[in-house]
Amino acid sequence: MEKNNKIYIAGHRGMVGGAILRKLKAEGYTDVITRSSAELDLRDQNAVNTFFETEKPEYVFLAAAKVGGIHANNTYRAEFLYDNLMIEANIIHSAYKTGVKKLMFLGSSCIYPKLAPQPLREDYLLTGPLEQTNEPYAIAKITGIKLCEAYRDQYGCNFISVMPTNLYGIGDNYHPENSHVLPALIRRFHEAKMKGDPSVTVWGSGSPKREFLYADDLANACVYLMLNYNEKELVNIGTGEDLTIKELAGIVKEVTGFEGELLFDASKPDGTPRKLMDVSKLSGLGWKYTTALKEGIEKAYQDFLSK
Ligand SMILES: NC(=O)C1=CN([C@@H]2O[C@H](COP(=O)(O)OP(=O)(O)OC[C@H]3O[C@@H](n4cnc5c(N)ncnc54)[C@H](OP(=O)(O)O)[C@@H]3O)[C@@H](O)[C@H]2O)C=CC1
Ligand SMILES: C[C@H]1O[C@H](OP(=O)(O)OP(=O)(O)OC[C@H]2O[C@@H](n3cnc4c(=O)[nH]c(N)nc43)[C@H](O)[C@@H]2O)[C@@H](O)[C@@H](O)C1=O
Repeated sequence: MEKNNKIYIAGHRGMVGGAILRKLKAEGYTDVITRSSAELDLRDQNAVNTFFETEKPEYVFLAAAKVGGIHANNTYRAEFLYDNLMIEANIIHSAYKTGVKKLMFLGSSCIYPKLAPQPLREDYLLTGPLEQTNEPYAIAKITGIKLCEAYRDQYGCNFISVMPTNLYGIGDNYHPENSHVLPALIRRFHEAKMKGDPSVTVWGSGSPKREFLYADDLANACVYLMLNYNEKELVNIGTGEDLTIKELAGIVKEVTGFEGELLFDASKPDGTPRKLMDVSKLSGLGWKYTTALKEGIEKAYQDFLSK
């Protein structure tokens, strides 16, 4: 990928696509093209075909998707399956047809079996049943991986798949119900502090463990792998370190300055008990994250306050 190549970021208005755009601009890439969903609905096969035939991007970051936390995944099951299947099938097929030199597909750590051994190695894919709350999303993401593999096997396309762990950062979705845990807690603790509430309620038991990566670090990894990785096998992107949701809530409490009590709502789902990424492949390729969790949460809180 040269500085003057034509690069398409699908999903540039999102947290991840936005971070990839910042990284490419900072690195001096001069021909990055983008479309909002209002300009180009990636579920529309004809529109996607026409876009690729007209623009002929040489490199593609596929960071557009229907995304959300445990509640959104579990509630909007049809959209999480349909939208994600359509988006990735349309882009990957058009990329093949128009001779894209390289494409990166972004999956998610939820593609691994719910009770897979920890840490999650790339070869645990399709070795057991999925977590029920996000099965539709996971099935769509697994299909994206298989599309990349199949177009590589049959047509020699250099399409690679990366599996990010749970992400957070600038431009996150702070919706009270549909967001992921970190932006949800930032909002809830902040609002409780402002209102002087005596307590904040965290969903589930607090015992599930999660790993969190700052979105700008993920973007650095994506650009690094776009430049340095050309194999069929997927690559995990994470920190290799996790903590309980209760511990996470303690950090958010400290960063936001909320001084009340923590309560847990056991009627809300816990989801997968643990999903810690095995990042040895990524480390072997020469990449490591830089933003410590507390530092990243401080930056994310400033982002939330700036809205
Ligand atoms: N956030 C996380 O914790 C994780 C995210 N990922 C993956 O990273 C990628 C990006 O996620 P993230 O940035 O958090 O998500 P966001 O929700 O922040 O952004 C998603 C983007 O996708 C675009 N999009 C959605 N539907 C369509 C559509 N029908 N047509 C065109 N564009 C569409 C949206 O465009 P617009 O704004 O123009 O509507 C939006 O900018 C996804 O593939 C996700 O699965 C993986 C692991 C964890
Ligand atoms: C990235 C990933 O994101 C989702 O999976 P998830 O890891 O379960 O993500 P989550 O961030 O929503 O929850 C993590 C944990 O945190 C607990 N939790 C506490 N309080 C809140 C809360 O207020 N909101 C949310 N959302 N969760 C909360 C919650 O009960 C759970 O135990 C899938 O979309 C999946 O498809 C996917 O890819």
